Amino acid sequence: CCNTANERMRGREHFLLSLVMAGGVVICWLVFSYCASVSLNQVHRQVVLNHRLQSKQAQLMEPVRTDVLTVTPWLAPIVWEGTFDPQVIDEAFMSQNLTIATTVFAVGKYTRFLQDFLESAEKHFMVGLDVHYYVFTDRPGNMPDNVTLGVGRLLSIVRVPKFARWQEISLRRMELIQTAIKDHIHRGANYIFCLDVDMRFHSRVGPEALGRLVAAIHPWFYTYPRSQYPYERRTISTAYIPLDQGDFYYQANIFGGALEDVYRLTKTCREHLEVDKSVGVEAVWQEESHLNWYLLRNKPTKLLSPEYVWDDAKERDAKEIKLVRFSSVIKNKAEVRENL
Ligand SMILES: CC(=O)N[C@H]1[C@@H](OP(=O)(O)OP(=O)(O)OC[C@H]2O[C@@H](n3ccc(=O)[nH]c3=O)[C@H](O)[C@@H]2O)O[C@H](CO)[C@H](O)[C@@H]1O
Ligand SMILES: [Mn+2]
Repeated sequence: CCNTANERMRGREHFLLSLVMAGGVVICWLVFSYCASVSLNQVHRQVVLNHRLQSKQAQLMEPVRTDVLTVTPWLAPIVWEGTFDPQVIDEAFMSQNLTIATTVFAVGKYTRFLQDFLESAEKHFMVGLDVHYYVFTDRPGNMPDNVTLGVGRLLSIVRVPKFARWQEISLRRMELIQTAIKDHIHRGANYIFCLDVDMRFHSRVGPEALGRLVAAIHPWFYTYPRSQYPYERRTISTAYIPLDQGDFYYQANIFGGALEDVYRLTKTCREHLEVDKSVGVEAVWQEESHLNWYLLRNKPTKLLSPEYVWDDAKERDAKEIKLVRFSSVIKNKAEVRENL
């Protein structure tokens, strides 16, 4: 009698256990698919307009810019003045509740650039969207205290060590950004932009600049043949690019995109910088050389024209530049850098 009763009991236990396990699997699957759909929906949505918007009709036979390339051979748009309607772009992005993480390093004497950088960013950078600045610095006491941030805009300080050489301060950014994305930024942002601090905004840099992987074309080399781009040409470096390869020369002063894509970029560049270091090589333009290597293999999904990385040391008389949005300020390198 007891045997069969025992067996029945064990059978019921097995049944209950299987039920619990099956339930667990179903719950896990539901949670996973919910999270996956959320993370996919968070960014890269199609353009959806909620209101009737009076915008100019696009004319297929009347290209808006005939003087410059507005799309790459891999069909990524190149953003120039005239190629987008700011109202349509704003309308499409404002309702999505996006947060743009923005990293900027101000190490050593470079804290002096923060005031103008932040003040001009408040006027022109992603206005109307939530922006979370992450200021990486070794001198939190030197932060400007009179910059007023707009509604929805936050600033956090990330303490970093000061490396002895300016080259290292610059190139270590890849590692520090990668770590920061993993440790905290990924929780509170949809997109990230990584910017130099010795820069000033002059005009709109808005959601037209958002994309999965975004890079800007350097203002000094865009008329050059690729064999003359200042890529790393020594085969011993992981940033090596042969003379017959290359799309554009990108400037490292601004790059960005979705968190996942920028995480992968910074991780690869960091690893390559470490490999180079282990064999005693430093690429000709440090992390910029590695960025260019990465973007040759992993094509950006959106390119920013040199309007988005001008240089104050360069004349503004080029007729293709209808306006300068963001530019490097002229600095006394001997004075601000630790070594030269
Ligand atoms: C024209 C030119 O020379 N361009 C190169 C130079 O750009 P840049 O002259 O723009 O380099 P930079 O001196 O602005 O350094 C890059 C960024 O690193 C941070 N920083 C740097 C030094 C420092 O002491 N404290 C500090 O905070 C800061 O955010 C700065 O904006 O160097 C870069 C980084 O290697 C790239 O190779 C550029 O191609
Ligand atoms: Mn700079």
